[in-house]
Amino acid sequence: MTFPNKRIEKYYTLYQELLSFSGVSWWLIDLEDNSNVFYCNSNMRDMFSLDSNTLQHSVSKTCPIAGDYNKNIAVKDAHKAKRIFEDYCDLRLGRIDEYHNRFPYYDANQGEILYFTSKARAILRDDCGNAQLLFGIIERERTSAKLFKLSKLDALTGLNNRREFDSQLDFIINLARRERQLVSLIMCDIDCFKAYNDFLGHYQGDQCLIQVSQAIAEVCVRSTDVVCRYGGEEFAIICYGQQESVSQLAEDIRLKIAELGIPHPRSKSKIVTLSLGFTSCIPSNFTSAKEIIQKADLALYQAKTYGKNQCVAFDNQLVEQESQLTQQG
Ligand SMILES: Nc1nc2c(ncn2[C@@H]2O[C@H](COP(=O)(O)OP(=O)(O)OP(=O)(O)O)[C@@H](O)[C@H]2O)c(=O)[nH]1
Repeated sequence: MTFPNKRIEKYYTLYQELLSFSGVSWWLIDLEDNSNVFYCNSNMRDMFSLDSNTLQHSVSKTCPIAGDYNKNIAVKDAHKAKRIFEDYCDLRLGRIDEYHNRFPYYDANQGEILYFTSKARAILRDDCGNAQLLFGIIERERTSAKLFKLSKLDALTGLNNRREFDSQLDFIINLARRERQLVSLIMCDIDCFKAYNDFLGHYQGDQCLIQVSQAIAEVCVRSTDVVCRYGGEEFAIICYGQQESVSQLAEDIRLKIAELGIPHPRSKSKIVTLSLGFTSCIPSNFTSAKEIIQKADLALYQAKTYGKNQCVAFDNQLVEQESQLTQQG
């Protein structure tokens, strides 16, 4: 074994002796030597399929938490990734003594998402309190995988819930900004749903929501489409890098719901229909999730006022019309 300096050799050998229990995984980073290299024991190498021929691994490329999480579908969670990164920075700067995280990891060999807890401490610090040597332990969580997945889903429809929508939209906007790709948002709302509920009851209303959700999910087949229940009888679809027109996808969804032919005794068309508003952009540094939602919402509002059961694209003229109406009002 070759170590770049005596300090790493000393601590690596020490932990190798002290923590040789089966199943314990640990890592070391010497920030003064190279903050982009971590050393770990064989348990950790096996667990994350790291190169077993070397003790040195790249933080930015192969670290299961900090490594290129854009490629790791499990950590497609902008909020979580940000929190983990902030903890790491706080630890380095001496603002906290240790961190304790949970993180999901996509295991390509098993083809499933595994869950881990991660704890780390600064073993050595300089006079200003900045960490010099970091040490961490990673443990596999065995029971939380299902719970973690469930916490992202809406209980009634099984679609992604609102919290997951917020997280995915942030993540996809950031990704699209970096990759100069299109991000689109379609907002859909069931027409006259209050009348449906009032006339047929809430149980029937729930069944209708389930049917509509399934139908929307069936139309949005691309692996990058994220279908969510935005709230109540409103659904949102986030699309990344849509090549064909998003207006076609919106129209396909509208048609699919109409084709279901769910009877609606209190609507003009006598069936359940959907109104949709959508917007697309290649995000700039100033594009926010809030702005994209507002645009798609405004287009949806127009679809409602134009007579429902239709798709409307966001257009800047809608903003002008809206502000004129507000002034007149
Ligand atoms: N059954 C059921 N109803 C829900 C649920 N969430 C929201 N709703 C109902 O959805 C209805 C939405 O009504 P409104 O916001 O007035 O909209 P609308 O009647 O669809 O009118 P338009 O949007 O203009 O077509 C309300 O009656 C809510 O009670 C749910 O989980 N289950």
